[in-house]
Amino acid sequence: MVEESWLWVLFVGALSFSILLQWGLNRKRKLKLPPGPTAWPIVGCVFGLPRLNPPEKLFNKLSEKYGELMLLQLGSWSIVVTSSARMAMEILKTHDNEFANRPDVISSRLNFNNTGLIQMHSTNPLFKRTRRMFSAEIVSPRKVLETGVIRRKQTLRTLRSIVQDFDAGRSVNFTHEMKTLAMNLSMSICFGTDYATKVNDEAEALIHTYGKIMAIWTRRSLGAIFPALRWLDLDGIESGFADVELQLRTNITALIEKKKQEMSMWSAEDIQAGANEGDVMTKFLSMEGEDRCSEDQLISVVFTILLAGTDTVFNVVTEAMYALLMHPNFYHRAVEELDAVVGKSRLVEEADIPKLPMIQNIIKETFRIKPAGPSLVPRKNFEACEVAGYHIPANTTVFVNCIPLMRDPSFWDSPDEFNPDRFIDSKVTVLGSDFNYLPFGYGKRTCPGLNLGMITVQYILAACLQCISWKLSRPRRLDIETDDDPRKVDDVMVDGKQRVDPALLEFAPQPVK
Ligand code: HEM
Repeated sequence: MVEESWLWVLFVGALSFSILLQWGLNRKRKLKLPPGPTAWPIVGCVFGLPRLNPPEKLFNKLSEKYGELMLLQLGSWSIVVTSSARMAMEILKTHDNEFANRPDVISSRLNFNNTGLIQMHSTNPLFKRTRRMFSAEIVSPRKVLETGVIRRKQTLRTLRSIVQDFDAGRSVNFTHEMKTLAMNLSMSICFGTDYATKVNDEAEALIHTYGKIMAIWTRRSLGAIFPALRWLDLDGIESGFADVELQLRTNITALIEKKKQEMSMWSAEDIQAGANEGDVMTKFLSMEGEDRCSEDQLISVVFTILLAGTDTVFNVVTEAMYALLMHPNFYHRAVEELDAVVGKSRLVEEADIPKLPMIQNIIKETFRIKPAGPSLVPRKNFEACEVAGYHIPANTTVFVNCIPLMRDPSFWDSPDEFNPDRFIDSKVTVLGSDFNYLPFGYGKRTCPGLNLGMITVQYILAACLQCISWKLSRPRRLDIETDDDPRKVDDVMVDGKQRVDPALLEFAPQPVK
């Protein structure tokens, strides 16, 4: 016991000495670090920061004082925050290669032996192959076209259930419905439509674990600020992640086994009749030779799709619908456009989207005013480098905070207003090359799911508007334009009635064109 406490004192002493030494050296060398709150040895600026949650709220407040590039030293964790288009361009374009890695935050342990694309460093030998596989087999234009049938089936299923509630005089929680739909879409893209929730017990178990992960993810972690204390797990986050990692592995393995069994029973006629819906697992389990995936890779691909493609989709559709209900002028114009282009005798299809500029602009404006991720996924540099004349130490975590640049008054007119018309004849695209608009990020780690994400949110919104007349059943507590907490999702409660022939909501497959 006595020996243990001596070891502990020695360890803390050595750590403090090395941090003080580094602090002294930095001062001596007079490295020009980005401005930021005063950082003291060991604790950094942890105790001097305003108590604001989520992090973007804190970043916005601090950047008013420290500017477009600032350094926050939290314990031994160096964080750089950019909050202008100019600095976003420095990180994502000029220094893209240096900052293409991911910080080792605790959540990155859900990485299944370094096979998870989102958490992977770009220096990982698997990185290029995984991104290529992802782009070719999951989100390529051809694949997106093939999986249109899945989106149609699941969207109609959701709309039918909503209409039943309205017919029975019940209000509907739109947020909840869209969350379930987005999860069912992710599950169906991975395994096929029979793997949606309420239909499949294994899928239900996975969704339950996913909910637990999200709950831990949003908690503050002491171990991130003081990595030397991680082993103590004072806030229980380490053990929480270890538990969910195990559960995830068990849940996803059970689904993969079920899929294998299902595939082993397919006859040539079944396949001809469409048993293979173009889902990811059928494809990945059929790969041979060098392309064959390890068990970890299969688990990771399912988790990546769930993690990257669920909350992003449901948040955008929910916020778009809410914005329309608060702005009836745009709502009516979108419905008029749908009636003129599609009519009421058939259902809107994904192929109609290019002829529906209102729907496109509503989605673009929702990305701007309420982005799915207020900051891009954080990045990290392994080597020290210089950005805009400032020294950025090695192993710094970089947050590209998108809200200030997507509401920059020098670039956007009336930036706090929801106005889809700003995109009429605008040259700004979702590809991010303007750096004042980064809904899918930019550079080496840009979102590979852009095509899939875009068509999914546009199609769901168009189908919702065409099939049902909506109205808010009670006001929301948050306001999309003035609320500055970009992560808070307040449920949207709605009433409504069907506006197309009920028979149209029955699923009828469309041929892939
Ligand atoms: C509207 C829906 C979506 C939005 C707004 C969105 C947005 C984003 C953003 C902002 C990033 C970070 C980019 C960066 O750091 O530069 C990202 C990364 C990513 N997204 Fe999406 N996304 C969406 C849908 C999807 C879908 C459907 C998938 C796949 C099924 C997907 C897969 C990914 C992956 C794998 C990454 C990490 C890439 C990497 O680290 O290399 N996303 N997404």
